[in-house]
Amino acid sequence: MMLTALGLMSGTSLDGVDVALIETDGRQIKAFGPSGYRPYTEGERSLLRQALTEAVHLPQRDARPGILRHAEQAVTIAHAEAVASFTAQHRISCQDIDIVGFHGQTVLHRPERRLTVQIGDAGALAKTIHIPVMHDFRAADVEAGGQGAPFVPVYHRALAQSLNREGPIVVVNIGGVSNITYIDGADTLIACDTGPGNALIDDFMYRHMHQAFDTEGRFAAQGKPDETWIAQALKLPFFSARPPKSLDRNDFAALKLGAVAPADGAATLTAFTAAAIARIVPLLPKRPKCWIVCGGGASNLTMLRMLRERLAPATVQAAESVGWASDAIEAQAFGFLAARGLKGLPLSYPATTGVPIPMTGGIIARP
Ligand SMILES: Nc1ncnc2c1ncn2[C@@H]1O[C@H](COP(=O)(O)OP(=O)(O)OP(=O)(O)O)[C@@H](O)[C@H]1O
Ligand SMILES: CC(=O)N[C@H]1[C@@H]2OC[C@@H](O2)[C@@H](O)[C@@H]1O[C@H](C)C(=O)O
Repeated sequence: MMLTALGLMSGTSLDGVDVALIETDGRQIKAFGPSGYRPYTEGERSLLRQALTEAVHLPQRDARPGILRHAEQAVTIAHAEAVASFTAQHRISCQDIDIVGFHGQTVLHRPERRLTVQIGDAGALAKTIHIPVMHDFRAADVEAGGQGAPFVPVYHRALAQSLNREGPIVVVNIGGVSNITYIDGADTLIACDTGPGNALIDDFMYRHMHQAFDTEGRFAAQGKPDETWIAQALKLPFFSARPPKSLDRNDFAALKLGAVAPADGAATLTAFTAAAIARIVPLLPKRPKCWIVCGGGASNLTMLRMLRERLAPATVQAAESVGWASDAIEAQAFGFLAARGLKGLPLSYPATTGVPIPMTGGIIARP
């Protein structure tokens, strides 16, 4: 049975809420609906940054001490507003949507402690929008000993099937953190986080240039990457570890560049993200033939150039150029995952999160 699912994603970049409608049976994509975006205000973003700092001390998944309670309310309200303006704009009634896939905002990811925390009150959201809401996608996986991330690989596979290309294909998502899905035919699905995405660049731009990000990578294009610094940073054990593996947004926040010209700093961090993605190649079964880049990093032209240099002779294409809506993919994925969760289909596998057996997941909150 086909379902109309609405996916809601608030990623590690802390930029805002992505919304996307998808028609799917959880296996195939029947049709893409419209997508939308509700940016966080400066105040909300700063609240989320504080929540990330405080979340480091969280003992368990459902604890919400201090600022985390306020941050959770803000996340829930922002998502309710995102749904209200999306449905109003596209004249969609709540009865037309079978299920909402609500990722929430990750504030802490420590799979080695069997802990991953996404804030957002699904019960309150379901009551406000009058639609059943699936949430807590990562919890069962982490409890079973999995990495709890990445979760988009099953959706990347469904997208890649529509391309009818010879593999291996890698879909790389460059959000706050970067993650890849390696697809080779119908059966081989391997995935992991590869290292930083835009988070280090964004934090650097915020500190040095008072800008949220490096638009199209224009600032990094003026600088020169410090290859010695990059080679040193790539010696961290995470990069030589085999997949599956995952990261917390702030796992590399302690890496310091030293006194560099701002443009060189931006160039070095952009090249570091590209080099960390390329570092996965020797850890994959075969050399990928083509790479498709999605997420906000696909709009960074310097990043795309650096990826092409490091991944040649494989081809590197932005997702838009193969007809995918790059910025909507993660929201679509959580709509797709909600449909899979409703049907009891696996969301994660031993080769995507390291979970012992394929696992379904997600919990439903009803209006
Ligand atoms: N025009 C642009 N030029 C350069 N970078 C951009 C542009 N637009 C967005 N970005 C980058 O993409 C980031 C947002 O990416 P995205 O929306 O994929 O993140 P996310 O949803 O938080 O991701 P994830 O959950 O995968 O970590 C921004 O913070 C910025 O660094
Ligand atoms: C714990 C968590 O929220 N991880 C995010 C983060 O952002 C990118 C990368 O790290 C990925 O592993 C994951 O998000 C995507 C949506 C995923 O689960 O596939």
